Amino acid sequence: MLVNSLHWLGQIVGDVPSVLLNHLRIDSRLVSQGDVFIALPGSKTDGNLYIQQALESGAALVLTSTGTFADKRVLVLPRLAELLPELAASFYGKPQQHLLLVGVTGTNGKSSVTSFIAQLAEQLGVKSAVVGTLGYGAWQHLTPLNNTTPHFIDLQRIFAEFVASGVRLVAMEVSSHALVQQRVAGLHFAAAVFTNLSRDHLDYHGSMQAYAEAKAQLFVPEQSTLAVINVSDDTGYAYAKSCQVPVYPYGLTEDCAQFTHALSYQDSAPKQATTHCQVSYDGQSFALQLGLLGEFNVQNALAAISCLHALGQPLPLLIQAAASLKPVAGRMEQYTLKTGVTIVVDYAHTPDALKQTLLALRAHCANHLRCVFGCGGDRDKGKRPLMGQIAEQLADHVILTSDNPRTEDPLSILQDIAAGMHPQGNYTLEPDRRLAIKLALIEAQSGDIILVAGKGHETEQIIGTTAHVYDERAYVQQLVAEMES
Ligand SMILES: CC(=O)N[C@H]1[C@@H](OP(=O)(O)OP(=O)(O)OC[C@H]2O[C@@H](n3ccc(=O)[nH]c3=O)[C@H](O)[C@@H]2O)O[C@H](CO)[C@@H](O)[C@@H]1O[C@H](C)C(=O)N[C@@H](C)C(=O)N[C@H](CCC(=O)O)C(=O)O
Ligand SMILES: Nc1ncnc2c1ncn2[C@@H]1O[C@H](COP(=O)(O)OP(=O)(O)OP(=O)(O)O)[C@@H](O)[C@H]1O
Ligand SMILES: N[C@H](CCC[C@H](N)C(=O)O)C(=O)O
Ligand SMILES: [Mg+2]
Repeated sequence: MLVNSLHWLGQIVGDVPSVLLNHLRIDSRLVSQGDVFIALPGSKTDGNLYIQQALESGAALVLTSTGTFADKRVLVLPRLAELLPELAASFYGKPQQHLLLVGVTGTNGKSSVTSFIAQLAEQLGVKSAVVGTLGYGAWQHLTPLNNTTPHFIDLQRIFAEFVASGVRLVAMEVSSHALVQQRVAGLHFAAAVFTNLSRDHLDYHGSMQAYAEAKAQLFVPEQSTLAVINVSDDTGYAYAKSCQVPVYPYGLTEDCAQFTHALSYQDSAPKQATTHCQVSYDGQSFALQLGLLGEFNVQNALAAISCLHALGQPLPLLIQAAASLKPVAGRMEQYTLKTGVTIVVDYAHTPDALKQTLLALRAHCANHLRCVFGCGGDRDKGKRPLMGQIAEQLADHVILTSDNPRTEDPLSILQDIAAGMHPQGNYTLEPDRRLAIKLALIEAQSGDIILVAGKGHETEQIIGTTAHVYDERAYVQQLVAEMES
């Protein structure tokens, strides 16, 4: 555990009490003895309402930007928001100075690309860690997080832990929410990666333009040194054309034609549980073989390869190492039964992700392609009918079921999805997710593939405000074992 004196604060605000401090916390519920509680205003409530609670939990110091307090442990810094990024970095000993930081943004593929970067870097002898949806730490041993991109106060603590354990490279997901909320303020990325932009989170951003502008904030000189951009994506192409930092483009050969030093691919082809393609860079050609399903994973692998190449690693070694890449937990994970039926657990929860996964699986499917999915409650409602339409077009049979309904009526979410499908279409509504998967399995025949989409690695299902234990990967394995016994 880190122990810090107050000298960093003294340099900024003058005399401060001489005590040893433990951690910086922005959530009073996480404060323990010797921590510093930083009271911040928010969208739902205000940290200032919890100052007393933080003190009672043992906070040695409270920082706020407003109010008057008799308690000497509460310091009012009117410029707190402005000072905070530097304060947090100093408190934890400026860990970023010892790390190569890579930020990955985009609607889909962030967790995959960050994991691939860490996996490739490890193979090349660079100790690496990730921060994102599945947690933080070594890519195969992650500690869970509340947010895909934590606040910089928490990130600085995590980075200090990484430095202490000898990590040199950190690949982190940077969500659009985090960019808008300045959760990465004060961080500088040696490389920033853009995967793609498609519909999601319009409940938060309001429009695709605002969503694109949020992501673009990562690709400016104050935030990143260089940009690795998917130019086969329309938004990526536009970013690459106007970017103020050096661009390392990747994508399909035809889309890369007008860019120099692009890492391009063509002839992506599925072969059993692998995907092969030809990759070119500056007149050199390589055969890329991946033990991963889907053309989108070729793009994810190229993003990771291009990023590490831009940071100085040799291309032939990276291409070779890519053959050993492992998928992220809950992404295109296959379970094949003796009956010849395959179930694939995937985290597709956007229209484009659902489309890409169904297209990828169709190429491997000898018989019927079945799809079991739902949409999260209290989130972007506009994507529901779009996902219904895509599933109906690309799968042979669909079972609509609950994802995380949260505080919405589960059945009405399914009806919103069905609104994008033909009323007499080949689909069934079954809100109970366990039952829906079982139904799909009972109906399936040899050569069928069942895509179970949306929950991937998650280990809970949120119904109302209660998180019920539900691990889809474990459930599918259990079902498979039962069917085989
Ligand atoms: C809508 C939203 O994004 N909210 C984020 C935001 O919360 P906020 O500023 O509104 O906080 P608030 O709840 O009003 O509370 C204000 C302050 O009081 C503090 N507080 C609150 C209650 C209490 O008892 N004690 C206390 O100290 C809070 O810690 C906070 O500092 O800032 C918090 C700290 O950074 C985030 O944890 C929180 O994420 C919430 C949990 C969330 O669900 N966010 C989602 C939408 C999100 O950010 N998702 C993206 C991934 C999207 C993707 O996959 O593409 C992510 O990066 O996770
Ligand atoms: N490059 C891609 N293009 C389109 N879809 C993708 C791509 N990569 C992954 N997917 C799909 O998106 C799902 C989520 O992938 P991943 O977890 O890597 O993305 P993410 O951006 O981290 O998602 P989140 O926003 O939830 O953190 C996968 O399960 C797959 O269905
Ligand atoms: N990072 C995604 C997770 C969604 C996963 C899905 N299971 C859901 O609950 O909608 C989001 O914040 O939208
Ligand atoms: Mg993610």
